[in-house]
Amino acid sequence: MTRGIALVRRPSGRLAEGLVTHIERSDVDLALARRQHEAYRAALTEAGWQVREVAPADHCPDSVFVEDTVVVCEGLAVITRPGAPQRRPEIPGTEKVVREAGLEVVRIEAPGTLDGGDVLQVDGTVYVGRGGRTNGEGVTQLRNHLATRGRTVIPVALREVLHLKSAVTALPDGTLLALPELLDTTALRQPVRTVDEEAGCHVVPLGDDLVLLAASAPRTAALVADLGFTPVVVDISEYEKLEGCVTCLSVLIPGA
Ligand SMILES: CN(C)C(=N)NCCC[C@H](N)C(=O)O
Repeated sequence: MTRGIALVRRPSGRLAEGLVTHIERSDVDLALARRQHEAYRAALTEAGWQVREVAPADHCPDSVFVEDTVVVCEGLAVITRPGAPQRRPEIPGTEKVVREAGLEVVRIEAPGTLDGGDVLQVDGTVYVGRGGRTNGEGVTQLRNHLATRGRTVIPVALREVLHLKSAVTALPDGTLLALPELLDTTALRQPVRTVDEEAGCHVVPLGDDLVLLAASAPRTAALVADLGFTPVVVDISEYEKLEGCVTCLSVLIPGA
């Protein structure tokens, strides 16, 4: 039994040159990052996902954060136009794989910008973060594309944080885990549980009661377990040094 496809992209040899915006730059251990990525892929496989790799892009330091290049919703792949121009060469590799997977492909076009990390899908609602990377035109284009799938798109203002999913994600029951100081929570329709560690608002529901989260969020792992879910914990320290989190390293395509 497979739950669907999990797109991933192995880290570039230039990973350490990845962008940092809201944190101080610190040294990235590439060998450790590669081992952590292997363990991340293994966690997805173990949870029942068929891992499919986008070809590595060594010239793109941030390409491991594959989530930012595509938004997938009910058989539709919206190829993004990342807000950071230096990340746009990541796009063709992702597009090739989603086409091969048989998804319908549409695009965010200039002057629109949209990063997949700014898009959080919860039931029929799609929240889109308005911070540094996604602009109003990008939100409008996404809204038009996802209207074909009956989705409602709601913009959410971000504060000092890179992406919407750096500040809020959803548990399998649709409740949200968030750090309220990082975003305008009045836009959110689902109940919000406040966490007390930044990595705690980054979770990926893997199906059934499984919830993927980072080793740097031990109190949230305990909360998740206390709520009756099963935490799947991975160490992604080298990606966190580049403002990455567990969501950014994959794109889950259920049923594919
Ligand atoms: C939810 N998040 C955080 C993401 N989807 N992406 C992280 C990208 C990090 C990269 N260094 C950058 O600055 O683009």
